[in-house]
Amino acid sequence: MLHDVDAHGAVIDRAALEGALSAELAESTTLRGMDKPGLIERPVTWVALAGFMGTGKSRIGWELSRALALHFVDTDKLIARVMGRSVPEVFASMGEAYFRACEQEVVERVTRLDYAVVSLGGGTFVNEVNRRALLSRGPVVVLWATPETVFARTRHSARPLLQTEDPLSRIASLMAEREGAYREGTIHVSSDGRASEEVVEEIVERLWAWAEARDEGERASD
Ligand SMILES: Nc1ncnc2c1ncn2[C@@H]1O[C@H](COP(=O)(O)OP(=O)(O)O)[C@@H](O)[C@H]1O
Ligand SMILES: O=C(O)C1=C[C@@H](OP(=O)(O)O)[C@@H](O)[C@H](O)C1
Ligand SMILES: [Mg+2]
Repeated sequence: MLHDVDAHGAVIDRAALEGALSAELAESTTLRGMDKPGLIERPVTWVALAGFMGTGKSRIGWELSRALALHFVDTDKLIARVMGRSVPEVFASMGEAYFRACEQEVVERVTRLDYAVVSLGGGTFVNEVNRRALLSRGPVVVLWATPETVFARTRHSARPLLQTEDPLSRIASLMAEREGAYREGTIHVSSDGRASEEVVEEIVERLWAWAEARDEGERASD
């Protein structure tokens, strides 16, 4: 069931999305007052973080954006800001299909950003349209953790898909279902049993290696 589809077939009001995005970017202040953000040496100027719930996309994405001096956008937070309600409230009032439609529109928009780290929701990269759009924009780092770690990190949260009697089994089965999609990411990093700083450090190193390999490939094909 989809609500309020506009003349362009979009579920999110375009002006509201632009407003919310500007507000999110203004709050991620690393680049404030910097007129030449391109002069900083970094491996990439755009990167997305994908992976299952509780693997650390939101937290590590934020820390990674500090490490790379890039803006930070969390697609869940952006959707919540546009809708004026939390992600669990969007699921409860509008349904999952509506949330997925919002998510796809937000992905289309954030792939047109520059100087940004984008943290996705756990289901975002499972959608093939999103996956293709994200992979053609830049590297997608997939974070991994065991079902037990995910359970420990999410047990006191309100994630709508885990509101069941046996969340650990639900995590294990949903993770198995989604694994093939996550495997299509560009770089894979485990966040299991590691401090977030260490995970960020590995991501930065792997992004440099990825960028060097890409540049070498480009030189070879010249
Ligand atoms: N490497 C880590 N070690 C310990 N706790 C972590 C780590 N990464 C994230 N967390 C914690 O786990 C919870 C879920 O992380 P979050 O970033 O929201 O994951 P996601 O966005 O992938 O669902 C948060 O409380 C977060 O602080
Ligand atoms: O895995 C999923 O389908 C979801 C993950 C959540 O994000 P996090 O992975 O950041 O928890 C959020 O987008 C929504 O609850 C659905
Ligand atoms: Mg998150």
